[in-house]
Amino acid sequence: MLEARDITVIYDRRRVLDGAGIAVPPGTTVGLMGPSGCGKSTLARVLALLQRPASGRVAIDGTPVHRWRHRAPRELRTSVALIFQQPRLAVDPRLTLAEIIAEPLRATGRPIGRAAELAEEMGLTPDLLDRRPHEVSDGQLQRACVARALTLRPRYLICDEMTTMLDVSTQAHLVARIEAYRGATGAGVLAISHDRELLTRWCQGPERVHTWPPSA
Ligand SMILES: Nc1ncnc2c1ncn2[C@@H]1O[C@H](COP(=O)(O)OP(=O)(O)OP(=O)(O)O)[C@@H](O)[C@H]1O
Repeated sequence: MLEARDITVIYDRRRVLDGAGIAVPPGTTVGLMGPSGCGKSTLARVLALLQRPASGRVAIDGTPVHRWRHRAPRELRTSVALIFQQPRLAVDPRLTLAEIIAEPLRATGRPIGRAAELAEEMGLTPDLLDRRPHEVSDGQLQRACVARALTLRPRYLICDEMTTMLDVSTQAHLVARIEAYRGATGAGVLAISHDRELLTRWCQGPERVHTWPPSA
């Protein structure tokens, strides 16, 4: 279970999250929706260990998190992957798509063969893999980001508005790919979106879609 409890985050003395929590069981897709600015992305970053909350607890499969960012143990850091809304802000523009996908494998000293397999599964042809971000579409770049997120076989995936601004067929392909990964590995998925219909379909029913904050 990926779990956050009583999370408080303060920006410039403004309390953006105040006692927030969510639980993502393994093998399940949980949806999270809420108005713009309510702190969904902030919660996503806390869960992905990219941002330390002012207070609160995060636990990954029962292991409590005490340190965030580069100070968090690698085993915990790599067990949660975050896919961002805007792929162009999430990649190094100097790298080719092939290099972007292989980045986590190189950084952790693992063989990069898995990157090519994932690229193929994401429908990225070899000519696309040789291009840099400015030479591909948003949808193609987001496919590369999804492949990159899966390289280290995370136990939890957080998709933060992953398909916003993409066409319907790219959206369906990315969601299907994430769901196939979940089915094959038993990973837990947190899907964040403004689109209730998308989340209801993705989570296979409205009961797993949380509206946050609960009073909204
Ligand atoms: N690093 C930061 N410093 C200061 N304020 C921030 C920072 N990051 C986010 N905020 C503010 O915190 C609030 C919550 O932002 P966040 O991106 O978490 O919301 P969100 O629910 O994901 O919004 P959206 O649905 O529009 O993406 C917003 O008012 C935002 O301006």
